Amino acid sequence: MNKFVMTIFGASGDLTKRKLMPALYSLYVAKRLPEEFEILGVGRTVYEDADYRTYIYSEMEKFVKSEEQNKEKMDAFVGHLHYLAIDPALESGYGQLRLRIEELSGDSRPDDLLFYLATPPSLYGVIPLHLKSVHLNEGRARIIVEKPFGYDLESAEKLNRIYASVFDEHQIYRIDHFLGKETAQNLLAFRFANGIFEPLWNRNYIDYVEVTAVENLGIEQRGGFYDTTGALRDMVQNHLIQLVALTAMEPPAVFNADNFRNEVVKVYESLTPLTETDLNEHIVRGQYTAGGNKRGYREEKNIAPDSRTETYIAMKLGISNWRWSGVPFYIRTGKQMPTKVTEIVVHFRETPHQMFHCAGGNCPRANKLILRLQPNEGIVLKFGMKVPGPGFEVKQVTMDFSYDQLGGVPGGDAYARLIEDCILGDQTLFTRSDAVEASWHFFDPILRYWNEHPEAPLYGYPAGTWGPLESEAMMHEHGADWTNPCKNLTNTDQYCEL
Ligand SMILES: NC(=O)C1=CN([C@@H]2O[C@H](COP(=O)(O)OP(=O)(O)OC[C@H]3O[C@@H](n4cnc5c(N)ncnc54)[C@H](OP(=O)(O)O)[C@@H]3O)[C@@H](O)[C@H]2O)C=CC1
Ligand SMILES: O=C1O[C@H](COP(=O)(O)O)[C@@H](O)[C@H](O)[C@H]1O
Repeated sequence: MNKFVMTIFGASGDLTKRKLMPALYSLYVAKRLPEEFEILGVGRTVYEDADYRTYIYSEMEKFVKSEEQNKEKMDAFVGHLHYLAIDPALESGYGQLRLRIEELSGDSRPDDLLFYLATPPSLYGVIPLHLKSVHLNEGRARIIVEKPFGYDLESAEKLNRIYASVFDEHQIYRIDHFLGKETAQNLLAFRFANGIFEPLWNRNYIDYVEVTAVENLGIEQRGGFYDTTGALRDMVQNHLIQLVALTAMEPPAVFNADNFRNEVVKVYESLTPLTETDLNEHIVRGQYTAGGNKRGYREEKNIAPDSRTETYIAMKLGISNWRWSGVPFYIRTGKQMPTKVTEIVVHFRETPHQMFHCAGGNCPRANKLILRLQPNEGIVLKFGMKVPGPGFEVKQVTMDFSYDQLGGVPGGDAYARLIEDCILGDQTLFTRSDAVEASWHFFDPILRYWNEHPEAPLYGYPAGTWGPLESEAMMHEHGADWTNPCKNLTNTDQYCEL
């Protein structure tokens, strides 16, 4: 028989209930899972199969979009769920795991297997070794491993060595769910399927680039994880730098997994190494304090009362290559900001000479292109136009494409896209081992610097604000300000809580 069996480690956790199960359900409804499949949850929490199904069903009622909920289909979907209570850190349970997988696959040599590691990162190294000990790494087995992949450069290299000793690279899927977002992929189409922007996409026409991924939530129930992780490892080393790569990469001659990932690695390898001045002046870290009715980070559950973990980071980085030399990329991420938004803003150079009057004294000398990944996914171009009437007064206007015009973001959730790609064996949107290491190579000095300089500033910012003022000062050096995402699109009041 040899059915497809997907095993989720960390099946009682936050990611599983909020993202993985809704994604798998949507694939199931769309008939995009293999015809014969079973899903096995693994964790230390004790559930009988029936209890686990009831638990996941009730979580799906919260996390599956209401218009996609269908009792009959949800019942049928949870009927494919099973659960095995073992501690995934201990090899002793893996004999049992193998037997359970054999039973679910209907074959004593199960072969069509997918393992998803949705556990704390401390388990990413041991689980593959234990899988190998019971030969579950063989045949068509694939493994998806969550981020952060490694805690620093050394641990990422070590993890890569472990994975290489258990799996071939084509079996390893290091997931970064930002790459599964429709609008992140659309950035590639926008750049490389259109002739008009690419000739301008370089240091001759672009002044600077901003990448913002901020959230209006705190750390919720993830204190234990977050306090040992922080924003640099949680968001910057993976998600933000991927967005930089999509913005900065060269077009591959042929679009396939290896060519695309080669270009990503080239961007990482071109990141200008950080100097002492950069570490001191071009990186701003912050931690949210109480603000509005929100508690401060140090008051959150499972957070050390004297924690110095950053919940905000802004930094300036450069790319030393022919296309980008001298163009600063400003990136920032933070928890408990005024809104949740992910966007890339490309600032073109100013016109060399201003000859018109400006409406309201505000001269729109430079064009801006805003690529909004979420929410209100879309693309906005800002440019100057003459105000109707006498004289020549110019005002900045927007040309606006929103996915709403197409009935919403097509293709559904990022996790669904990526899980399906993995099932189909397409690694394009997954991070390759060399990319992980190249990225860590760039960011590792920051971690070392913070470690060696405990006195390095960590600025407080009240929850619900845009982060430390020092990050504004960093932009002022370039004569710029951070773009306020709440003012970028026309229908802003839908999501900005200012
Ligand atoms: N949550 C999210 O939104 C996102 C999470 N991720 C990544 O996914 C991974 C999982 O995240 P999340 O679900 O939030 O994590 P959780 O903290 O919810 O942990 C998942 C499960 O792992 C098990 N676990 C926890 N500690 C241990 C331990 N010491 N030994 C063995 N098992 C343990 C627990 O299950 P049990 O006690 O039953 O064994 C827990 O339910 C993380 O690496 C995170 O970076 C990535 C993107 C988003
Ligand atoms: O990976 C993570 O991403 C989420 C933000 O993802 P989004 O798709 O909701 O924008 C972040 O909240 C979390 O801390 C981090 O682990």
